[in-house]
Amino acid sequence: MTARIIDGKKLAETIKLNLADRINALKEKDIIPGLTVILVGDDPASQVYVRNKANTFTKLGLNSSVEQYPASLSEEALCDRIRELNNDPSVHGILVQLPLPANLDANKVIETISPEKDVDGFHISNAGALMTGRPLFIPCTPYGVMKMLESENVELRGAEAVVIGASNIVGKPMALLLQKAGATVTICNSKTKDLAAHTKRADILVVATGRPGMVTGDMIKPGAIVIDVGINRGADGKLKGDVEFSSAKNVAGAITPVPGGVGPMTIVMLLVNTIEAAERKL
Ligand SMILES: Nc1nc2c(c(=O)[nH]1)N[C@@H](CN(C=O)c1ccc(C(=O)N[C@@H](CCC(=O)O)C(=O)O)cc1)CN2
Repeated sequence: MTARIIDGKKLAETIKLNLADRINALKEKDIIPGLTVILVGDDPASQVYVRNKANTFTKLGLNSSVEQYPASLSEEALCDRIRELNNDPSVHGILVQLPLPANLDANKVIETISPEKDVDGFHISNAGALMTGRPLFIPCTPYGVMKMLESENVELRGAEAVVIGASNIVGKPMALLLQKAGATVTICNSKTKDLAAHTKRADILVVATGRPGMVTGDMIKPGAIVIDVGINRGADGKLKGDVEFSSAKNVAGAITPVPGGVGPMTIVMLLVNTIEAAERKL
């Protein structure tokens, strides 16, 4: 069996095209959705992601600005700046790129963002709203994965879904979304015993561990849908997922590539969330 490739780049382009009417409707009312991205420190990967986000917005005629600060920025100064942005009506979305330098408390910083502008969906009240089934903003990566599953017409009701990784930004919200859609969800973590026993049961397997190639073909149920959230840069400079693509593609029914899978979907769902934030101001 050779798996179908779930092309995130192509799907992201389709979603962007479909947003044109919503963007135009806002522009007719003199509203241009605006995002401010805050980047602290000089992590090279974060710089790429932030640039890609800003370019995506600019290409569609939306406003985006990137504020870059040195790693020495104090938490107080960062939170003060976020409070200013909370009060700026031209800014619909505020995003603090993660990871933050170790001297900054990411929870405290994120909780300074107004929940109505938290287009990442990471604020504790947005996380709580998602948990109770009434989300204001869905975190972009799991939201993008749900769109990929939808595009593949994957039946989630009654399906066995296994999520490896329990982070606040991917694993936990991913599990909640799958559960809401009717799947039976297992969340595995680095301490899970006999991981393969879980993964081999999965009709839908979402891997978000940050450990390159940790899921191999022999751990996958034949025909399963495999979603690889990992983006790891190898010593050779090439990007690798958390799934060993070469063996997994011979077993899975469908699989996301890295690059060109979940990554582009994360960025387009940020666009969706920011447009929604602007529409709520109508
Ligand atoms: N505030 C946030 N921080 C982080 C998030 C997030 O959603 N909000 N997610 C990740 C990083 N991330 C977005 O910020 C992200 C990572 C990767 C991609 C992407 O398109 N990757 C490309 C490859 C890009 C490359 O060449 O390096 C791909 O997979 O095809 C988009 C967004 C952590 N931080």
